[in-house]
Formats: sequence, structure tokens, C-alpha cells
Amino acid sequence: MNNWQPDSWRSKPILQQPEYENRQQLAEVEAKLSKYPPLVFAAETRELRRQLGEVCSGKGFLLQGGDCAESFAEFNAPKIRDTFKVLLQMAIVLTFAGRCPVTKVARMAGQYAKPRSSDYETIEGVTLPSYRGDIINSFEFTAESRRPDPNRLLDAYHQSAATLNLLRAFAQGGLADLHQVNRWNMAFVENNPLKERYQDMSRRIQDTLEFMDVIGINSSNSATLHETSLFTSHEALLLNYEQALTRVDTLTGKPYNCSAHMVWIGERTRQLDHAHVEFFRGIHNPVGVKVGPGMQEDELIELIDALNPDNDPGRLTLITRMGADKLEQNLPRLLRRVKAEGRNVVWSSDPMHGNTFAASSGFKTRNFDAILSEIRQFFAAHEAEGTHAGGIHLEMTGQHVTECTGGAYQISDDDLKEAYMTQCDPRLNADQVLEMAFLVADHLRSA
Ligand SMILES: O=C[C@H](O)[C@H](O)COP(=O)(O)O
Ligand SMILES: C=C(OP(=O)(O)O)C(=O)O
Repeated sequence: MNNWQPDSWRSKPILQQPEYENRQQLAEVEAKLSKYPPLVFAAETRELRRQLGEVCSGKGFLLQGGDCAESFAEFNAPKIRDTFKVLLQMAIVLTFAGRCPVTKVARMAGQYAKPRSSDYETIEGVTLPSYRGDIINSFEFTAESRRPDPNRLLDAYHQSAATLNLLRAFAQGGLADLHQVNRWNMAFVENNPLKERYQDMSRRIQDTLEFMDVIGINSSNSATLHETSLFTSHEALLLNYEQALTRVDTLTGKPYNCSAHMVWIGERTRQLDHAHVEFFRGIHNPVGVKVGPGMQEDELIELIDALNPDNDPGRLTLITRMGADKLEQNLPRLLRRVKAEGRNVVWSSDPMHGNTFAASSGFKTRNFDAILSEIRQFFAAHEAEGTHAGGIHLEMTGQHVTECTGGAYQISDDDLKEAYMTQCDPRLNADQVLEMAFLVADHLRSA
């Protein structure tokens, strides 16, 4: 890899970074972190890359989702469990109703750094630095809380480790057993308007499991029924942290970012000659890049070639976040060009980030219909261009929040205040996610 070093990003321009007052303290924290154990194992990231290779060739679907920003204050087992459950529930719908293998990647165990539209926030005449995620500063609106603190990198590491530990236990310790999932999902949809449809699917899964049991395949002899695999991901925005967790894999001799299985570059920091692209080109994880409506065809090809010079299917996921009103004009031209140039990428849709607006009540929100519209258009564009709609990327939570308007419960502007808990962007709640899962499953089945 040409002149790449884990720290070669430091000589490039970089956006969306905090201003640390005490650089010496930051350096000490980075040195400490670089000696800590990796959070993931390189071979696991290779398995994810293999699965994404299958998705790239049209034989699978990527489901990526979780919090907009994980929080230090809201760190507890029920919250992790509920998001895990909702991800699994969605994956079951996609796999069973959509007849498609699903690779599950959580936006968890590391999603602590946020790019912001503005460096400052003003409330009632007081201006302070913006909240940039718990790895950097605190949400509370005081000068002290908003001061970037290097020790937060260590807190983020420890909280990621604990989250990952619980996710691994849930995935492999029995909670994700298909018999169990089918059972607890029933309670989960108790009050959902799509309950009938879900229960019908659940009964068919139950019949299938009973049939398999009769022919001798059950949880005690099949890991596929007893366990699940769940990978982790986050936006690798704070490169001081990401570099400190980068290790050379002893099996292959290649550098991997061991802070998560997959990491992505955000829409605001994907400039070709900037630090994030430089760092990402050298790590061997599967990586993603957000692609907004302003992306030009030539620029995209250059970006693809910088990040995936070997044209390896599974290495690069393009996460489009166009906005429902801009997709039709901008996605097809990119699909056409990438296909014409023979570049292997996974195309995934983030229907959240292009559809944010301020509600009349003042809350930052997203409307469910706009989110669905972006997804529908994403599938339609791929169908028209003969490319594979490979995944979705959602900001969502298992908690019953009221952050996005609409959906079967018709959450209104006025309802937003009931349970608006996000620290940054509005998330879909469990009911809205289920509704979306059926819609996507219908598309997958007809694709
Ligand atoms: O999640 C993405 C960004 O961090 C977020 O949309 C920025 O929000 P802002 O426009 O309120 O800064
Ligand atoms: C910041 C994010 O998205 P984007 O880069 O697409 O704005 C995000 O996914 O948290």
C-alpha cells in the first residue's frame, strides 16, 4: 500500500474534529489505548467482508442499524437488548418473508462521534461548542460539558467492550435461538397494527421449526438455529481513536481497525485528498462511505478506486442518503456509471439522513412516509438499472420513542415531545421498524 501508515492521515486536511486544549493528555490517552486489547478479531471482519461479497453479487442483503449516537448516560442492558431484539426481528422478516439471507451489522459498540452542521449551538443567547458525541464532549449545555475531554476516548473504549460483550452473549448464548426469537417477537408486536401479518409469518416459522425437529434438526444439534451472527460498525470520525485501535493481524500481516468489524466515512468527511480517505485506504476491514445527492460520477469512481483498488466485492459499501425528493434525479446516474465501469460495490440505502427537517414543534424529525418513499425509490432505481439493491442503513432503537412522525400509529408533530430521547438525530421506533421490514421484504421477494 503506497506510503500508507496508521498515522499518515495526520498530514492531510481534516474536517469535523474537536479542538483539544491539552494535546499532551490526548497523546497519552492514545498511547494507552494503543496497548489495549482489540475489540474485534481480524478474522471476524474477514468473514463480514466475505458475506458482503455475497451481497455484492446479489445473493444476500445487508441490514445495518442502531442508534444515531450511543450515549454514556443511557448505557444499560435493557437498551442494548431491545435494539438487538428489534434488529433480529427485522432480520427474521427479511429472511423469511423476503427469502433472502441477511447480514446483520449493528450501529453499536462504538457509535460515539457525530459530525455536525454547525460548530456552535446557541440557546437563549448563549453560544457554546456543539455536542459532537460522547467520545468527545457531553450533551449537557454548559461550557464545561461541551469542552472536548481526551479521557472520553477511554470511556468509549470500555463502554464499547461491555456492549460488545453483551451482544456476543445475546447472539451466542441462547437469546437469539430461532425458537426463542419467534416467541418473544410475538410479545413485541402485541399492539402493532401489523400484528396479524407478523403472527401469520410467525406461525409459518413455527411449523417449519417443528418439521425440522421431526427430521432431526433442532437447536441442540444446529448452531444455525441456536445462534446468530451480529457484526458491529460505526462512523470512524475521530481518527485518533481509530488509529489507536488499529493492529497488524498476525495471520495475514495486514492492518485492521479493530474498533469494529465495519467502519464508514460520513458524507461530510469523504473528500478524496483528506484524512479520512487516507486512513480508510490502508485498513483491511470492510468499509462504507455515505453518498449524498451532490456526489458526481467522476468523483465517485475516484473514491471507489482509492478505497477499493483491487475491486474486491465486499470491501466497499456505498450508503446512499439522497433524500426522497432528490433520489430520482441523482441515484440512477451513479448506478449507471458504476455499473458501466465494472466496479464491485454493495449499494445500501440510508433513508434517514436526507429526510431530516424541523417540525413546527421545534423538534428535529423525519417523516415515516418520506423514509419509505426513499426506500421504494431506491429499489425501483436498482430494478430499472439492473443493479442489486443490497441493503438498508437505519437509525433505529428498540425503545418506544416518538422521534419520527407518521407510521401506522400516526405520530404527529405534537406527539414528538412524548418520548423524544435522542441526543442527535431522530430514530425509528420498534413499531416503525417492523412496518419498514415488511415493506422491504416485499421488495426483496419480488426482486
Ligand atoms: O447523524 C448525522 C449528523 O451528525 C447529524 O445529522 C447532524 O445534525 P445537525 O445538522 O443537527 O448538526
Ligand atoms: C452522520 C451520519 O450520516 P451522514 O454522514 O450521511 O450525514 C450518520 O450516519 O450518523
